[in-house]
Amino acid sequence: MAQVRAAGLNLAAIPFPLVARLSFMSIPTAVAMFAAMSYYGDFLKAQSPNFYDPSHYEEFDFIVGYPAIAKYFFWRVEEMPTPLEPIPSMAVYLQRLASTDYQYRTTPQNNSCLAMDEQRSLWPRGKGLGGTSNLNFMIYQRGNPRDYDELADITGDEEWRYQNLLQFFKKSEDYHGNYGNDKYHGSTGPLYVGKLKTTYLADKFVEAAKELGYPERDLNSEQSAGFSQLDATLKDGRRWSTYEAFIRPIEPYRSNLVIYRYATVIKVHLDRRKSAYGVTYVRHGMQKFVRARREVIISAGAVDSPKLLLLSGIGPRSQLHDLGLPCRANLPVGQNLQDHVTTLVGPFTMRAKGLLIDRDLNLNALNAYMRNGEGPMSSLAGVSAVGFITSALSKDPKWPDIGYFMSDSGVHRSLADDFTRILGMKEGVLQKYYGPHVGSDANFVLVMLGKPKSVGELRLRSRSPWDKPLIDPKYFSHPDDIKTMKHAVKFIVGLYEQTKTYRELGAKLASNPFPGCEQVAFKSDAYFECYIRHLTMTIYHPSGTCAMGKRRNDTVAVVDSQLRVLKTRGLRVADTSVLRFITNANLNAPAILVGEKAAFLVRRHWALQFVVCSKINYYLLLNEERLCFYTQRV
Ligand SMILES: Cc1cc2nc3c(=O)[nH]c(=O)nc-3n(C[C@H](O)[C@H](O)[C@H](O)COP(=O)(O)OP(=O)(O)OC[C@H]3O[C@@H](n4cnc5c(N)ncnc54)[C@H](O)[C@@H]3O)c2cc1C
Repeated sequence: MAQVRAAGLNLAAIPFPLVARLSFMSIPTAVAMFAAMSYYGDFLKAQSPNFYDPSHYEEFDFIVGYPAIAKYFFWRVEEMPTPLEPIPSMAVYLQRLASTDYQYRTTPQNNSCLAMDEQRSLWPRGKGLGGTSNLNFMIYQRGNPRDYDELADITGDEEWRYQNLLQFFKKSEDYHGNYGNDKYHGSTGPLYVGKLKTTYLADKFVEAAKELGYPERDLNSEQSAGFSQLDATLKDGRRWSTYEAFIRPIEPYRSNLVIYRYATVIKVHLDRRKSAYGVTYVRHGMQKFVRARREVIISAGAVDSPKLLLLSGIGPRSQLHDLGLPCRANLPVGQNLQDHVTTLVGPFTMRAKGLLIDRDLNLNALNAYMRNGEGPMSSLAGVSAVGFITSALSKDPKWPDIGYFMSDSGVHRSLADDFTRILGMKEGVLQKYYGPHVGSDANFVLVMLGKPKSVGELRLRSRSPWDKPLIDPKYFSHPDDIKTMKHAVKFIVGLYEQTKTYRELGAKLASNPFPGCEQVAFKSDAYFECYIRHLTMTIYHPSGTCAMGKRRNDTVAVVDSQLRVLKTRGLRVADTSVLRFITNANLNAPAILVGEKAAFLVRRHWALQFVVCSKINYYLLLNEERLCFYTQRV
């Protein structure tokens, strides 16, 4: 680069369309190429006579669906991360690609998602080791302490109280974020949490909120109403996925860890005592069985974990019978689906330089990223600040129920097309709405309903493991949700149009009405409701589909507080599906917390068993270790 500059070339003048745009066009091709290489590499590795012998099976102590629980494991997952995934600005381009995204869609929504194609919401879920952390936006938020205290209250298990979980948040963390405080943050864990190296207008957002009485604070300590700059799972401008943090460093050295890539589990097997003894999976076209000596731990996420339980005969009896599946355990699997419904408010145009891709993504940007992991390419789609406020409908004034994520990425030329693609919108809607503002510096704010009261459901579409499930989040089915969202949207418009900080920058919400809401008085209550019901989005946080609860007399519970699937043995679930109440924030940190907690529970259980068993074995059973393991299931 230095030579290029010396040769008199102005890198900043070489514009986006010429360099980055070309490569963006070919992102799907590049991703598909990496995916194919990785697939065939793994296919060749799998070749052995045993692989083609249907009667051959392997045996492991634990069969696990996903990371964090790093001990003796067999594994699944589809693809290897591609080299593009670590680059933050690539995040939006990883959705809707067959090799990185499961590409789920909800059923058509009632009176919401009106601007979306068929009134459906797209639900991307990440493939590959690292799962959805391979394509998420890397925002690190733990949620509110009361989100976890609720779990302790409902299960009667004090271990789920935030104060007792804090050690697990800290254990996973290597914190280098905006607000160091040893009481809340760890520095020796594998998960790097850092701050953004390049921000544009994040400080203005925090400053304006202060004018309205909202302090700047570390929202990852004792979350209460306030605003802050972003902490992110990002190291030197590189995505720090759960694979990067928890698996990659140990994979080559753990002789007791076996990872099978490209293996899709299609059934968990229960014996006559309803004890899980293995799984069937499909890998490179071969259907194989693998036996678990101790436990099967499912960690396929809030969509696929319930799907797998249902396919295995664990779920609502009538639903399973309708599909001709025998019911082995009648449990409300898939019934407590919760998601953070969201809308995107903006553009708030202003006279302040934010990130404008057409202008700022040039060879200089590439240079800055390659050298120091900074600049526009390290940006999380411009998201750089976050805030939480409490509405009048919240259970507790110290328990915010609305979240904001501010992006200072302005209206670039392809914005409407990009959003139309990743959100699955009707063609022309965003083109019409954003069209007059193309080329403007602006902010957008994702407004999130942090504690939604609407509850949806997930069901099997058919008995085939290859069919996508029916997902119905039932957005705004509870009347409080739309009221809270309207309040949330009006607050943020006020923040931009009434605070001194933003008035000085001439900030103003786009003055053309959202297509479909032209008939309603602009900025009236009815207008904002219309806006929200049209631009209804997910912020991609499905949860609660295998809800945690009491072992008895609990009509919502699927797992207990030890994450054990009720009415079965030797089977746990460990992912966001166990969160009975959605946490008031993004779900990556809570997912990792569940993983850490599950690892602790598994270790504690088997350490105790091991001591007791080894004594019994030694003195009574002539060292028949297996007998002991088989009889001591969780
Ligand atoms: C576009 C997007 C942006 C997001 N942004 C953020 C953000 O900025 N911050 C944040 O905190 N959260 C964010 N999230 C949410 C967050 O990343 C997820 O909630 C979290 O990663 C979920 O973790 P999980 O372990 O529950 O599931 P997943 O990460 O989805 O893991 C499930 C794993 O199981 C595998 N699997 C599925 N089915 C099977 C099967 N049958 N057999 C074997 N394996 C299977 C999958 O391949 C995957 O590897 C975002 C999500 C999306 C989609």
